[in-house]
Amino acid sequence: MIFNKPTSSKKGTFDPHDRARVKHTRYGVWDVYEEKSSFASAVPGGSTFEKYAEVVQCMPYVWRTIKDIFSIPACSILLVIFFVMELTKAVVPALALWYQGQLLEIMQIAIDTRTVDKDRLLHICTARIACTIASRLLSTLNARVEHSLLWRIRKFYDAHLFRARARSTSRRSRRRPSSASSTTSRSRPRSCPPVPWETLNMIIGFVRAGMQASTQVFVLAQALSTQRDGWLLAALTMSAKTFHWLADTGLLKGRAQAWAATTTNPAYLKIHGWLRVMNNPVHRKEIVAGNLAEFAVSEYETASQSVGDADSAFRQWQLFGSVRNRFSIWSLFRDSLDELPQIFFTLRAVQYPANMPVSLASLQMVQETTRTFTYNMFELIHSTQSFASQLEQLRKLYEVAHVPNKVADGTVSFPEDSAQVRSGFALEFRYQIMNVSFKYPGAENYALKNISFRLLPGQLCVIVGANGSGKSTILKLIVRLYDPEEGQILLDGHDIRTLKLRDLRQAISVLFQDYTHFPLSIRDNIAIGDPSAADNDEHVRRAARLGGAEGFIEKLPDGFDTYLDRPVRDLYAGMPEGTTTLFGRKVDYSALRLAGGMKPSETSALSGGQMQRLAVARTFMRSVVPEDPKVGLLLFDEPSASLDPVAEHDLFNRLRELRGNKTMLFSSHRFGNLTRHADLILYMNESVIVESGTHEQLLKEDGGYANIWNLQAQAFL
Ligand SMILES: Nc1ncnc2c1ncn2[C@@H]1O[C@H](COP(=O)(O)OP(=O)(O)OP(=O)(O)O)[C@@H](O)[C@H]1O
Repeated sequence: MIFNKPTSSKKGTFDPHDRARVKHTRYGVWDVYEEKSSFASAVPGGSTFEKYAEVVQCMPYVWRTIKDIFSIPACSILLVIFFVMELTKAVVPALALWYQGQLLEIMQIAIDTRTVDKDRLLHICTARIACTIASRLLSTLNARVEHSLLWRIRKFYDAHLFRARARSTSRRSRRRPSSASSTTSRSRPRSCPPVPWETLNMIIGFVRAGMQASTQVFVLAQALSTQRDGWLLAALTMSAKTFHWLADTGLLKGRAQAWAATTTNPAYLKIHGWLRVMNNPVHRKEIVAGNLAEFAVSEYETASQSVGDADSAFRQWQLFGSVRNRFSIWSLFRDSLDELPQIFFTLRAVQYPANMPVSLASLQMVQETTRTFTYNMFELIHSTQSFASQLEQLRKLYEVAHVPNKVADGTVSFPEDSAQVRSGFALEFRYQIMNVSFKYPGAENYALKNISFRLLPGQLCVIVGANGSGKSTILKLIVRLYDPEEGQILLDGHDIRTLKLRDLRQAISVLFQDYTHFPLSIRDNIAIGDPSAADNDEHVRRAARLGGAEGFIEKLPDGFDTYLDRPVRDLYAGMPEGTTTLFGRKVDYSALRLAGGMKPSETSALSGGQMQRLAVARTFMRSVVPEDPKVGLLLFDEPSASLDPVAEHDLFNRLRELRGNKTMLFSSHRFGNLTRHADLILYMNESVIVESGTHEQLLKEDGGYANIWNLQAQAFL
């Protein structure tokens, strides 16, 4: 039962198991966990103050952003221009208002005396038009300045994130923020402005709004100073607007602060599983070849029927939540309050029929100005609230550079000399003090239990065993993707935790079973095996040859320049290729494509075995090239799983020939002749080493290894 789990009282955490703070409700197939209103949110205006407190906490990041932006070439001057123009823009509405007041005064005089001061009218109209033109010009100019600022800032922060992610081993830092141009956990399109700019622009917006409001108040005060009851009218109009705002935003109400929803309904999960299958082209091949269409439809329909309209209960709850938040006692008054200024004005007109307390012109102006003024003020308050989440994104952007790597760096340089590399390293999973045991983070079971073995320099070790027995995990621990919970791993007598990570990983070459290919050219995909020789074309070709990849690469139209997955898609006009326009013209981009020499966007189709040869070539790039003195330990996890028997045989022979004296460790199911040459075979089962020794010794033992060896041998009898 989930509620029996320990609860977290850490500030700022949302723990669904904490019954005191979290309310659990079931809506259809969904379990919803709502945070009960905190004291701050229960007190009117409390949640607003809570937000302001968050804003204050994040202020150092704003200061850092300003300093960073000022350090970008040309940004300081552009920013100053932008700021000055924004402030100038803020004064324009007050000027326009002042001229509007003058115009209304002329109208009032014209009604009262039937005369018009034509020169004054012309002057005011010209000034009013000038205000509009100035406002437009300022907006256009500022849009240009903003554009220049934007791309500089985007470039700076994209580079910041790229560096942070490249250095980090944590998946968390790679996930968030999604890009400098857009933080937040879910990725926003690159077209969104960068978060630092959004934040700075927001602050400039506050200054502008403050300036705009104060100049408007000044002009209004001038206009009202001569009007009896003018201030009263302004206050009434403003209070009506304030009520509107309070009713709509619920600023004074307590609200639920956070909620989370989850579902474990099997039918609902199945529906979404099948929806994903149909939406993802990866599955198409198996759906078609397996003749699964009808089965898929029937599974989907059965699951849909079983769920019924249970899903909609959650949507209703969400909808109701937003409606509920909008309803308040203030909303009952708001519409009638709108009429208050007119009612007041009419009553005063009846009271003083000969002497209107406020001129008609002023009435219009006061109402208009108060409306825009209150609107601006509320916008300002609103944006200070979203400012808190904006600052939160900014904080994440800076924190991403400081997400600590789980594996702590060591201090000892390694190896001491290149002779050590040439002769290979000794490797030991400590077996005298405490053997090595390891659980993956969050896992309950051990992936490795009580492991100990010792490899002398230059020896070949092959790890064999059933799926999930822990073979790959041994390799992962050697390159310190994880650290063992118990025991020590020694490389040439050093605990690998004491070695500088950079040196350790430089001294070891590893080919993982679940290797990936980068969305770069084939040349780059091989070259990154040894960045120091990446420009050496001959070196890259030799690695490709040794990996058995050169032959098929040269047959590709673009050879080594082929992109396995083009990272940039071609762009075409909105109309899809093959459609016919209204005037009967067929949309065909092939001519354009040829004219521009564009290459097709699609991924180059390589077979699984060819992909594996590329991965092996990458390993050869840094490890087995004979004169390369950097690597002294070679790790291979199932390097031949996708290779044909001839390629596998060639690969194993080449590896044995080229490794020289280097220490080599293989994990393999299809070990062929490899184990015959091994100095040590480890046979694993269920996270432990069950048998260890040479091929002959293990055959004599007639245990698990002998059994699988015989099974493999029988297949060829
Ligand atoms: N990232 C991970 N998180 C949690 N558990 C994992 C992770 N990777 C592997 N495991 C678990 O650790 C155990 C050992 O896995 P490992 O990949 O080392 O097995 P293996 O012997 O290499 O298997 P195979 O022969 O199928 O490649 C398995 O039970 C597996 O489920």
